[in-house]
Amino acid sequence: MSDLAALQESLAQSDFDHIPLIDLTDAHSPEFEKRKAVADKIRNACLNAGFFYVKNHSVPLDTVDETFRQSKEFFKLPAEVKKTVDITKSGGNFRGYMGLLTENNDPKNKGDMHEAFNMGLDPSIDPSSFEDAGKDGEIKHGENLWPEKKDWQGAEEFKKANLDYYSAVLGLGQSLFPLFALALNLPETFFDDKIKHPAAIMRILFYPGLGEREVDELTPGIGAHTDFECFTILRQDDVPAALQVQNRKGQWIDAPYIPDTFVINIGDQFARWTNDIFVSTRHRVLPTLARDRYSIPFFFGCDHDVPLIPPETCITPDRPARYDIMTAGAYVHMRLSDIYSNAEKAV
Ligand SMILES: O=C(O)CCC(=O)C(=O)O
Ligand SMILES: [Fe+2]
Repeated sequence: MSDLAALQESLAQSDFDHIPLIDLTDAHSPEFEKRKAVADKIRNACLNAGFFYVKNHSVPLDTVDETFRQSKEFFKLPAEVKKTVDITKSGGNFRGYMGLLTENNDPKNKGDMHEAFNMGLDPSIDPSSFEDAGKDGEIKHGENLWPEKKDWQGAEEFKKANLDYYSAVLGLGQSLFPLFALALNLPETFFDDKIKHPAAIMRILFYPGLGEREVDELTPGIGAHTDFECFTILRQDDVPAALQVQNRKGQWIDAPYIPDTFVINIGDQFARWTNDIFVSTRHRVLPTLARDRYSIPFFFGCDHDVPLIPPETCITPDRPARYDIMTAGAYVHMRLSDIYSNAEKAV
């Protein structure tokens, strides 16, 4: 058995009952031992809960606050303005607005009680990425759908806030890969050539507060699911009793708001790539009762043309490769096409 598989097995003996908080202060220390100490904590989190919080990250609080402010303005707009950027206008590239119940993360439910606006890497952030935009059947780089000033006075501020947030969190995501590499007993540079033009999707989400309305169990905030990309960098607001994570015993563990932190969770792409050494854990958002909730998940996949071949540290004779090799872009496209079929039906 590999070292990593053995460690995973021993960690699994005591199932997780909380989500660890990891301080990133030393993540880029000039001293290797300090970087490695952070990576060791990340390894334990990725092999067990699949979830961790980070504090002392690089993303300015002002950038986050401004995106939440703009998100509130956007979702307040009349439906006809939001429909000008409806996802059905994005040519199958998963960008734009999705109304209540158009997405359904758990097939046994009716739909998810949130609205969303999706965006990907914008040409203005990294023009060179668009030289190799990706193939049909892969998640592709392409134009975002932005509201226009003629429809909404605040359109430009909205775009600017989101792009600033996207750039800052893209940087945070890229800076985590050397730590993930160390966590997998690989050289720190292992992922460098695989995350040059990531087709990351950022979403702003709005969960309307239900107040006195009766809760329908079949329309949760977001149904139980795993994420698709390598990992998700999630910013929550302070609405209580929302995000929960399921441990192996099937218990739902709260992932409460912690000021100025991000929740990072491993997604299916990383689980597949690491031959299930990293675990992708189910989570859900309960219906929000007291008041409206806003959150910002950022789904960080690697470059679309990278084949998901497990590194040698994740394979042993008694744990051979479990999955067929697919490119990262084809894998995410396949998963997104499934989940967004509700939105397509709503055309
Ligand atoms: O809104 C949240 O807290 C979680 C969102 C989520 O799990 C997702 O968008 O995949
Ligand atoms: Fe999720």
